[in-house]
Amino acid sequence: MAMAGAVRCWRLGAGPSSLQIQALSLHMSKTAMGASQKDFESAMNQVKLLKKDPGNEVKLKLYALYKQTTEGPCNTPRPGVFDLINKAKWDAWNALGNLPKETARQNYVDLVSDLSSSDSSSQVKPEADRKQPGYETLVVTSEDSITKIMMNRPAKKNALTVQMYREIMLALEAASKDDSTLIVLTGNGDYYSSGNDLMNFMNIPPGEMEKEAKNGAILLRDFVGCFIDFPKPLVAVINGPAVGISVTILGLFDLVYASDRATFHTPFTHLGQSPEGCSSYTFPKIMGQAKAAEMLMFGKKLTAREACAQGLVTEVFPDSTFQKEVWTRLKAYSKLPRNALHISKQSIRNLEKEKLHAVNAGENSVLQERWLSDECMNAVVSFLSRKAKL
Ligand SMILES: CCCCC/C=C/C(=O)SCCNC(=O)CCNC(=O)[C@H](O)C(C)(C)COP(=O)(O)OP(=O)(O)OC[C@H]1O[C@@H](n2cnc3c(N)ncnc32)[C@H](O)[C@@H]1OP(=O)(O)O
Repeated sequence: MAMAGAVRCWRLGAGPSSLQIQALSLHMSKTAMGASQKDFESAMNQVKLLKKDPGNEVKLKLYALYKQTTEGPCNTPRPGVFDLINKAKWDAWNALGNLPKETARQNYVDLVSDLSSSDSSSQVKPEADRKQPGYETLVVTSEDSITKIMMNRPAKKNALTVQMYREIMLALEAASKDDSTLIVLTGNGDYYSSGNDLMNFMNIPPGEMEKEAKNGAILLRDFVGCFIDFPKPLVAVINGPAVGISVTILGLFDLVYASDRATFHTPFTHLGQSPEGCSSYTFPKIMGQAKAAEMLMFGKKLTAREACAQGLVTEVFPDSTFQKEVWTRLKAYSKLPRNALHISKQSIRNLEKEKLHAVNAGENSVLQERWLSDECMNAVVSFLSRKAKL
């Protein structure tokens, strides 16, 4: 809602200390003989420096007091019934009746002073302060109503260890309950993620293979289950190549933004494995049977633009401007009405939830067998002995 003169430019920068000093001086000025024209002008400038949007109700109040101070009681005709914004502004001004200009000026100055005080106590904290503690393989931050979960093993291309699967589940669980509107999953470094850490298959004593395969299937069921059940919009910010499970679960996200440097690779057959992340169901639905088969069975690696053309990716951005463009977009989306967004997400997902859980269970029991196969073991040994890479 734009209100000329009274409320503009909430995001113009000002150091917290100058805000505090000005708020304090405004508070002091209101005590003695009433607000002067100078106080009023200073308050108008102060409004432009507020970092936090005070909301439409307060903006209307400010607008009304501003008009009353500068023009006196409202004496213009009421805007038409469909001119909603101007009607709301007119109503707010008209509600002040015959309030004297001096009182309106004082009230305006007082209101801005209160807003400035609460604004300066909610200044943006530095990145280090926003980082949520307790994660070793992730960096989790919350800002602008967005919780960002960043996989943080760049030297290993963000390969997913058992600890990382568990931490992602914990971070999702926490994010489902925090006050964020959107949740983002992304990767640190040049890769989004190289998929399952193949070291997860190592150091298993000979007699423990079946038990470990079963544990792996339970972990995978729970991990994918978190994405199926997640109640808020999930956004994947694909900063680089993505492999294996980091690709398959994309079918469970609501938005997938990719750098043009990203690739999408699901080499399950080469690894003696089979699809997971509900991709055996979501991929044919998203891209059609033939394209899904080429990816999931024959391991065709897609470029970001190909993945976008096939509907797996929402939009591709040039790598040089990727972060800036994506985060600008997400910050705008995060201001949408939160409850409406969450209810829409849940309505869409609820239609499929039961089916997705059944697919997840089916895929995992097939994989549990696959992990015990010679084909799978040979592929892992080849990679770890550096005979094979994707
Ligand atoms: C329990 C749940 C199971 C869920 C089922 C999931 C299935 C999948 O996700 S299948 C996909 C598995 N992933 C792979 O097969 C990828 C294997 N990695 C590679 O082929 C390559 O590393 C690469 C193409 C991803 C990158 O190649 P390059 O740019 O040449 O970089 P490096 O190979 O030198 O990698 C640097 C460093 O990172 C280690 N690493 C990378 N990916 C993995 C991985 N997935 N698992 C284990 N380690 C990985 C790599 O070994 C290097 O380590 P150092 O040699 O110690 O530097």
